[in-house]
Amino acid sequence: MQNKRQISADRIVIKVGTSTLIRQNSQINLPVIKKLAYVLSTLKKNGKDVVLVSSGAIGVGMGVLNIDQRPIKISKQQAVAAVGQAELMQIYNEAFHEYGMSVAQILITRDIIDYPESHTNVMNSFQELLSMDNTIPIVNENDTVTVSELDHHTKFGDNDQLSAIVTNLVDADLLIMLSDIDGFYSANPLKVSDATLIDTIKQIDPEIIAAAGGHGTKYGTGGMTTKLKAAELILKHNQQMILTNGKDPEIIFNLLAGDPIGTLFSKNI
Ligand SMILES: Nc1ncnc2c1ncn2[C@@H]1O[C@H](COP(=O)(O)OP(=O)(O)O)[C@@H](O)[C@H]1O
Ligand SMILES: N[C@@H](CCC(=O)OP(=O)(O)O)C(=O)O
Repeated sequence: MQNKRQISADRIVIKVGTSTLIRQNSQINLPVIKKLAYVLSTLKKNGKDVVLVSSGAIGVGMGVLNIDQRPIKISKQQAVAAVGQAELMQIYNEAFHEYGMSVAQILITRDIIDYPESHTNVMNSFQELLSMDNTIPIVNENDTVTVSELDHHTKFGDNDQLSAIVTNLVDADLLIMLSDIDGFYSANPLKVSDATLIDTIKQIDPEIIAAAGGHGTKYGTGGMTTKLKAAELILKHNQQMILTNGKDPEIIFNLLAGDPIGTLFSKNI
């Protein structure tokens, strides 16, 4: 049995990817969402500050509109995301209400860090929301305005880096990234059968970058490349990130208790 990790986190950002929220048959994974609501509500009631960064707008929108393949055209993706986001928040709203929590929708773009006024406004909103007892902020990228062709030099659809930006912004201690895989492996396990799980990563060096392959399901977008970019941001700010499987969100309790699950990205190991 491996040693326990030293995890001390009062303010936590949890990022959940589309591949965790949507099943392969395009159905929303309601049990996961309900469990997520239970776990995050419990943490909040126990005095933790909690922010959820949730993908899934496009995935949920595809289900609502009965579309089987993610559209190629950006404007179509934006339209699907706009439909899905409303549905997704309704589902979260119901799930969190079961535990006496309200949800707050925050739609932002990654370039808020480049615009001091936007940066301050977003930070102020977060501080107010985090000071409320029964409210969980749920963040997604503002898919309607985030297009690379626009003046904003961002690329459409990457909540991995967005979640790291949010973690920096609210000065959280820990980012928990929930995906469809147990952690970061020596190679993409979908392609390399004997790939091994890496327990801890102190820095994102070329060897680690070379181990990152593409995305897993038809719903996932960034794969490990964007998760490593997120980890780089986290390490730069001396914060910690754990990448793990989101199929049972109760794993978050174990992570916070220091159980060596998934991959921990931290300078101080
Ligand atoms: N080195 C690696 N370790 C683990 N997973 C990897 C690696 N390289 C590529 N992957 C792929 O990344 C996928 C997760 O990313 P993605 O599909 O974007 O999910 P999410 O929706 O959670 O963001 C995994 O299913 C896996 O196939
Ligand atoms: N903002 C978009 C995309 C997001 C995205 O980064 O997806 P994922 O790789 O599943 O975390 C959505 O909600 O569908």
